[in-house]
Amino acid sequence: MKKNILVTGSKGQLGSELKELASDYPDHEFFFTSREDLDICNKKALKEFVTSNQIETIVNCAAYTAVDKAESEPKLADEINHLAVKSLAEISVEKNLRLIHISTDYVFNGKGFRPYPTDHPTDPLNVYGNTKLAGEKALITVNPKNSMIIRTSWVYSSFGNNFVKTMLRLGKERKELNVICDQVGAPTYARDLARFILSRGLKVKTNQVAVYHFSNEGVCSWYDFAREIMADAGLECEVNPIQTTAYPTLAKRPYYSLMDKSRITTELNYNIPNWKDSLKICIQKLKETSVRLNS
Ligand SMILES: NC(=O)C1=CN([C@@H]2O[C@H](COP(=O)(O)OP(=O)(O)OC[C@H]3O[C@@H](n4cnc5c(N)ncnc54)[C@H](OP(=O)(O)O)[C@@H]3O)[C@@H](O)[C@H]2O)C=CC1
Ligand SMILES: Cc1cn([C@H]2C[C@H](O)[C@@H](COP(=O)(O)OP(=O)(O)O[C@H]3O[C@@H](C)C(=O)[C@@H](O)[C@H]3O)O2)c(=O)[nH]c1=O
Repeated sequence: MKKNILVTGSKGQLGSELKELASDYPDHEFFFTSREDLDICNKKALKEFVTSNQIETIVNCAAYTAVDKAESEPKLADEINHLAVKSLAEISVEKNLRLIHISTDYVFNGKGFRPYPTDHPTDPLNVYGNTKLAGEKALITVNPKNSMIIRTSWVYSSFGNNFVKTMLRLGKERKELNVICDQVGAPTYARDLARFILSRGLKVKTNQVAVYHFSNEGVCSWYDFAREIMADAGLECEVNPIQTTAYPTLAKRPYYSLMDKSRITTELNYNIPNWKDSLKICIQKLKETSVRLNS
């Protein structure tokens, strides 16, 4: 019998990638929902949905991800990133479901200097990070069996809005661009994360909520990332390295964001592609999509 999987927030980057790859996993019946048809802040609607569709696993891709805007909308960010996750966890315990929840590198304060293990102390610098951490803590307290939190970082995709698309747009409009070089981390192609969730995440068995870190392999600064994007796209825009202090933003961001992925690479023996290889694949896909749209 097929296993029924609910994917929330499926019009976002990760949700869209899961949707594109889902047909490769015919053992599962997927229910892709968006904010319009299933608001994760509506506990009653969530409960009715999982009951009537006999859901076995929830993959929560819904989130409030506007990092700067969250500074002025802390209540809304908390409702989506924390309180709704608590409800999802409570429903998961009550209905004996598995919950796969996605979190972020922004739960760390960026003062580290070697990749953060999954149990490294958290200390978010901004509202978004605080609300995501509150969501993690609620999930761990309620503790649905067999569940997981996957922290990821610097996510991009051919779907939705992200740094890669911003750089491609600005790279076409401008001759030069200033990009921060003293914040380092690792980009994540949402398609690679989606593939991990479908091929492994859905199968992992634990008695509690297990925390994993997933990003592409390698390390770079936003500046390195921007340069690689311009090079792969064949754009001649000059990228200048600048310090964080020269680029004021509403939300503080961590200087050091690299996470230790060994629970995935070693414990689960899973191979993660290097960020440069995945970036090339995504940019190629974006090129093909724009050729199709313009022809
Ligand atoms: N983007 C990134 O760089 C990173 C993301 N993450 C985490 O990864 C996960 C996936 O992120 P990503 O795909 O990039 O996020 P996106 O912002 O691309 O997608 C999130 C989706 O959630 C939807 N959503 C928001 N509120 C609700 C709600 N109340 N009910 C149902 N759906 C809702 C949004 O809809 P709408 O557009 O209508 O608001 C959007 O479609 C999130 O948990 C995020 O915190 C972690 C690290 C980095
Ligand atoms: C557009 C732009 C950004 N930057 C800097 C600002 C910032 O430090 C960095 C990235 O900017 P963004 O606003 O695109 O990224 P940001 O919203 O901070 O991305 C984060 O999103 C959330 C959801 C996460 O969970 C994180 O892992 C991370 O991906 O690049 C420049 O230096 N120059 C520029 O022209």
